[in-house]
Amino acid sequence: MALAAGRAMLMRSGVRLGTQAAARGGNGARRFMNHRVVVEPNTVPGVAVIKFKNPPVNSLTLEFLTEFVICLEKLENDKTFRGVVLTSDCPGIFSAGLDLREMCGKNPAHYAEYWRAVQEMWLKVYLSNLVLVAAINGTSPAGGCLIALSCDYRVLADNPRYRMGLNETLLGLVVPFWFKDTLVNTIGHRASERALQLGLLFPPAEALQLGMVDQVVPEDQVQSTALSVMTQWLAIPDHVRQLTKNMIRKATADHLIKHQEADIQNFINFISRDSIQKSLQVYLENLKQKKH
Ligand SMILES: CCCCCCCCCC/C=C/CC(=O)SCCNC(=O)CCNC(=O)[C@H](O)C(C)(C)COP(=O)(O)OP(=O)(O)OC[C@H]1O[C@@H](n2cnc3c(N)ncnc32)[C@H](O)[C@@H]1OP(=O)(O)O
Repeated sequence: MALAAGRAMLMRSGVRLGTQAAARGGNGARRFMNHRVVVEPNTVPGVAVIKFKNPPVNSLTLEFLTEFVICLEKLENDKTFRGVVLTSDCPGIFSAGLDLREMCGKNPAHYAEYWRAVQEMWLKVYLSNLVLVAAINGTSPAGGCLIALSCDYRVLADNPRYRMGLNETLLGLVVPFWFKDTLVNTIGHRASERALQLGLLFPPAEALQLGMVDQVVPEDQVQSTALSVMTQWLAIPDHVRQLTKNMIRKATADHLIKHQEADIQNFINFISRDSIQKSLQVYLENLKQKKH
């Protein structure tokens, strides 16, 4: 169902599924390639590595979200895969979060379509039957952080330039309740109150201390650590682990599912305000200015 919706979404946004290619890597493994998401089976049996490849900053465009959900769905339906490592192909950036241009200067129908894609991506990641380990090899603000927080385990590169957190208030945005729930479930209520209101982005040592990530390791060991953690998680039989995960996460996901349409409407009303549009434009302009 989600796959069909995703395909329809891709068609609407002009992305041709026929451009997906399958090739054989050096180790003979099959390697699926989309435009923006690359899926590589790994040397660890049953484990795939998804690399975000939406340069320059892996922002979560509608096309990216759609490809990502389709990739995850394919892996879930392929019983040879039990776990996935999520990482980035863009140096120094895991994901810059939601694509600001998707939320700027568009019409309500576009905002509705975009927000539904964000919701569907989160539900797919948060409730995945697969073991998901985030190998965070770069900065990950807002929506990028949400993806990592929705995985089962997080390994972050020990680079003081990398920052992680939900910085929505710094953009003049209110954090959606399900982003908030995901953070609270990870670092607790008090730490979330402070982090969310101040829009804090944490360097690795602080992210570790807060419990926002599970491990901080040298940059060149992020993926190998994620793969060895995966081995530990895969030692547990899938059905008991999946039932346990579902038991823990279901209430949080159900909260959004129950209010999904209202959440879309709230997003449209909020993002369409002149004041919010102005804030986003100024924020984008500032990103440009800092280059000069
Ligand atoms: C009560 C009512 C409730 C209603 C609820 C409403 C809810 C609304 C909430 C909406 C939620 C939003 C969550 C989000 O994810 S918002 C996005 C947050 N992301 C950021 O703040 C990151 C911004 N980017 C950066 O800080 C930096 O770009 C970087 C990631 C640190 C990388 O820095 P670097 O120096 O390497 O690169 P540049 O800054 O030069 O960027 C290169 C180009 O990429 C463009 N860019 C960057 N980030 C984004 C983005 N998120 N979306 C779109 N485009 C982005 C940047 O402008 C440069 O473009 P240019 O080359 O054309 O200038």
